[in-house]
Amino acid sequence: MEARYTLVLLRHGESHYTQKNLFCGFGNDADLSDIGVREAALAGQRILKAGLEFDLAFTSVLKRAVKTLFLVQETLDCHWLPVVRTWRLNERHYGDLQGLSKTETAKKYGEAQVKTWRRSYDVRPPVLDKKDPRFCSSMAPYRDLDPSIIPVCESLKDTMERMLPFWHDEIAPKIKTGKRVLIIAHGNSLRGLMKYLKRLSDEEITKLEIPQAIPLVLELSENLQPIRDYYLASEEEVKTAKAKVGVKDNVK
Ligand SMILES: O=C(O)[C@@H](CO)OP(=O)(O)O
Repeated sequence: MEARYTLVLLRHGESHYTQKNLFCGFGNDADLSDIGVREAALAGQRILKAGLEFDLAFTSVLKRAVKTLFLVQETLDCHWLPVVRTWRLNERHYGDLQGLSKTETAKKYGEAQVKTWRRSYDVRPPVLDKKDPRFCSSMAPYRDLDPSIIPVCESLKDTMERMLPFWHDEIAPKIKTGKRVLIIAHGNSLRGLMKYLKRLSDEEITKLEIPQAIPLVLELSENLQPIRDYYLASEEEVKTAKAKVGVKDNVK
């Protein structure tokens, strides 16, 4: 099958939360760490070296993704690039786990339970109480939304259900008109998109890790089916980057 379109996906660079191995998720507007800033600029260099150009970018409303995009634009010298930010591309909502240490949570509940929360398709983490100060309905990006649609915890399946309408209504039509699209988002919102595009099974998706700040190129058919996908980095670099943030068993 012949590739018709090219789509580039990028997970943001390291944030202060990932640096400390804390559950971050939808409701934490963590900033990039100094390493994350450098990773984002390097992601831009990788795109530049590959000779890829864009007409349109999509990102979440979270600082770590927005800043990663800005740093990529800086490297590509394309500050003019139209950008659409949407909460629908935010990280999945980690419920009551948000802000907790992944290591301490594994000690308390066991590695297997934490792996299920982190990588299963349809198991939800514990719910966040709407009275909890971490519930984000009053935070600026969500103030105008109906509070009933703001998540209090999400499985990957839930994340896909709020993200895919945006893909179908806004992103896919733009790709089909020939716009070269860059999407900068999060580990799990991108895992959800990959599950949908590559038709991965509920079991296969538990093993998919997306490394931070390494551009993932998808060559798509006329119907937006991936024909080839590859990272703009060596196998070794991808493995090291996955090991840094992935679930241990997945990156052996
Ligand atoms: O904490 C989170 O929000 C995500 C990474 O952004 O972590 P995990 O790898 O556990 O899904």
